[in-house]
Amino acid sequence: MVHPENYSLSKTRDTLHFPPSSREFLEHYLPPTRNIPLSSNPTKPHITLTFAASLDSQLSLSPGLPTALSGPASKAMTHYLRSRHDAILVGVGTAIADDPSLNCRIEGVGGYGGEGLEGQPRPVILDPNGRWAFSEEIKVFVLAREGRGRAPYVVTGTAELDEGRRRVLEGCGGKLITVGMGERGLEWGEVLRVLGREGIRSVMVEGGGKVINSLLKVGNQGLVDSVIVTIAPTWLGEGGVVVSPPRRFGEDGNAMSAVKLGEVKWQPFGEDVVMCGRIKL
Ligand SMILES: NC(=O)C1=CN([C@@H]2O[C@H](COP(=O)(O)OP(=O)(O)OC[C@H]3O[C@@H](n4cnc5c(N)ncnc54)[C@H](O)[C@@H]3O)[C@@H](O)[C@H]2O)C=CC1
Ligand SMILES: Nc1nc(O)c(N)c(N[C@@H]2O[C@H](COP(=O)(O)O)[C@@H](O)[C@H]2O)n1
Repeated sequence: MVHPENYSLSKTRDTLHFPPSSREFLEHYLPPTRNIPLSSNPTKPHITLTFAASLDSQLSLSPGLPTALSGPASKAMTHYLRSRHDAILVGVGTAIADDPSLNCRIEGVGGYGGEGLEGQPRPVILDPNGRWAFSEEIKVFVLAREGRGRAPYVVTGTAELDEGRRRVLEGCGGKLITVGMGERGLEWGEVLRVLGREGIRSVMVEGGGKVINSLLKVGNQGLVDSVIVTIAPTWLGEGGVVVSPPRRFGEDGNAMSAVKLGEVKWQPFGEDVVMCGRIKL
């Protein structure tokens, strides 16, 4: 186990440190390093599904209540994962609830000691119906203007932006991307195709509950290349946002596991444990 003190650090701008000795454990589950040429890219971006959960498989105490689960070591790991993906994706529920930064604060990436925006992922917010009422004070926009994160892409189905939101989004280099909606909202295949067309080769999906449960459904599971879950030593108790995909039934009508993982590795990080795996299809 690696001691949590090796992860904390620098007083300037909350910069995080993730020691090289801890990185090896994750490598098998990560996309190739980011500087591969676009021409060698497969048809779909690499998808890493990653989040922090309590012992009762919950992401937060309630949909509108940001809940810290990761300790310093696994938080630093999450930021290292952010540095290894072209994009970081959340649902609009998370954007509204958390006002997240969605940038990478590992020392040495762009805006935190590094050049330009090198190592910063592109925030992507799935907002099928234009619920996100953002303004220039929202963190992702502040960070983009300060050169400490990339401007977000908002993926929508039907929504059009009013003039105020368009100015905020496009003023810092972000954009609205419209995709065709299926009967049940945005379809993952279509979302990933448009992101691929934008030059995005890897996406770290962070949440929240609805987004994760939808990706873990039969039919979408095959899109997920790897799963990296931080498990914190706490029970949040009934009523929170739960990761629990729809139950599956076999041909005999009996219930069976919804999703099983293979190639599994576990690693303690401080008081948390991190589990990596790949979905068995
Ligand atoms: N512990 C952790 O690692 C994380 C915790 N969270 C927590 O999760 C909570 C938010 O989760 P939710 O309320 O479930 O919202 P969510 O973030 O999953 O957003 C759900 C919304 O995304 C949109 N959406 C677009 N495409 C979708 C698709 N294919 N499938 C499902 N939804 C789609 C829909 O409008 C839907 O209502 C917050 O409390 C946040 O703090 C969020 C991310 C990570
Ligand atoms: N890895 C992890 N651990 C937790 O305890 C969390 N609550 C989350 N939440 C996710 O991270 C977002 C906040 O990111 P910033 O620090 O603001 O960049 C939050 O919106 C969730 O997606 N993750």
